[in-house]
Amino acid sequence: MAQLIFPKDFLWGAATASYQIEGGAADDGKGESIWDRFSHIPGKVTNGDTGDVACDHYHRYREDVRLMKELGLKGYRFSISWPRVFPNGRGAVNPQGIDFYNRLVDELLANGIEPAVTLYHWDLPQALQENGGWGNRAIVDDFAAYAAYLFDVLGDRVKKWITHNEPWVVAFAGHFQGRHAPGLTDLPLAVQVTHHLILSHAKAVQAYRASKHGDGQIGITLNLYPSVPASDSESDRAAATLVDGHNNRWFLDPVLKGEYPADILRLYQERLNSPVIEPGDMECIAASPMDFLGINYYFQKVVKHSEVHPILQFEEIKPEGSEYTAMNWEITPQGLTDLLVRLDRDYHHPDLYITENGAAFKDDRRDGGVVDDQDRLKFLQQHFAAAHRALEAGVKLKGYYVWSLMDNFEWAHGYGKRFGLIYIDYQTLERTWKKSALWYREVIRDNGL
Ligand SMILES: CO[C@H](O)c1c[n+]2c([nH]1)[C@H](O)[C@@H](O)[C@H](O)[C@H]2CO
Repeated sequence: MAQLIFPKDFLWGAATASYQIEGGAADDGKGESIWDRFSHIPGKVTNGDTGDVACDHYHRYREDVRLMKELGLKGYRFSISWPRVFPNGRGAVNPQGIDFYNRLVDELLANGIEPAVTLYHWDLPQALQENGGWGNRAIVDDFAAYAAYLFDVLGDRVKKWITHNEPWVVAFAGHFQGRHAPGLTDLPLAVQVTHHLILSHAKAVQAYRASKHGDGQIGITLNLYPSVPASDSESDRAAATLVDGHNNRWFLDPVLKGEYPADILRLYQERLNSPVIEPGDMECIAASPMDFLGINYYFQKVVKHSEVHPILQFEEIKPEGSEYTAMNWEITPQGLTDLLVRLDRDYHHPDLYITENGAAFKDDRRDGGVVDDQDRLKFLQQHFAAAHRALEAGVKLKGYYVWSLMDNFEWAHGYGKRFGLIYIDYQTLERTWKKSALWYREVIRDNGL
């Protein structure tokens, strides 16, 4: 019998993303994405792995929806490959591309699973990157047109939309750190990209409200972290405030309050002359309130002052004595409770969804025909309990999408990092249940743990 019972209509789900699971990278008219290009550059991805085949979900989606049904999922969060629908990013639609997503949505609904669609999860059409990609303000209208098309075609059946997945990662991992596509290392550009992403989110929200199927819910997904000072020193506390601003408030404030946080805006504009904000931009952002905030939570950050960068004067540390996942991420379930309560308090009680939470572990043990991933089961148990503590504190948490439904292409780490509830053998593409999936099925059945 479950001890921790969740609200009656709590939405238990799992999440994936197009480039990480679909494969079919050049099938049926799909255009090239920046991740197709980036993953084929030698040295960018561990083992030279690419998303050419991935989990071959493009061809095996019916089998995967069957697995979701057996799991008892209430919802499934997935992303649409922009270049599969618009091979050149704009202009002609690829009929076989949109047909795939129509079939996927219909298969989910036929199995009683609510689709939640992420419009953008990092696989930009390469053709748009040739024009400067997210660094070129023209992308804002391209994204709004792409979104409006999908609202029109899928909006009669899809009632939960996420404009962007983790704009921080798109901007800083892709345009400053260089470890993600398009592999640029230009901090002022990265900050300008954040503005174009946030502005495009607002334009997409407005397009949704104007669409004939705009009666659902739309939000954004942010990767958020509690930012904890490594010591009580003034410099470490200042570093933690900077990380909270750079990682969290820079995105939360515009999409939930309609303005950038003054401290970070001043820092960026004085030191980077970025972003350029055109007249009307902030009014557009402020006039586009969303219905929910999606949160990707994996760990909290412990931060100390550092001169390692002249502007981003912080360094994350790895506390001794903690448990870590295969990504070397500290396991901090209480950080999830703290984050949810803070968001509820500081942003006026928004509807919240955990749109990603999960962990990579080695998954190298079997128990009969099942992968024995007790470490992932424990991780999820701890984080579900942490979410329950936030619910008891009055947070309007509406659902939880575990990352991920299946093992998949973990970006620059390739296939060596496994986050799935379902194990993928990349030689045979066979799907195998893990113990965490069997356990999750009971949590969903009992609506609690
Ligand atoms: C610090 O974790 C980030 O918030 C984060 C973790 N993750 C993500 N964002 C992405 O949204 C997924 O595509 C990744 O596969 C997943 C696992 O790495």
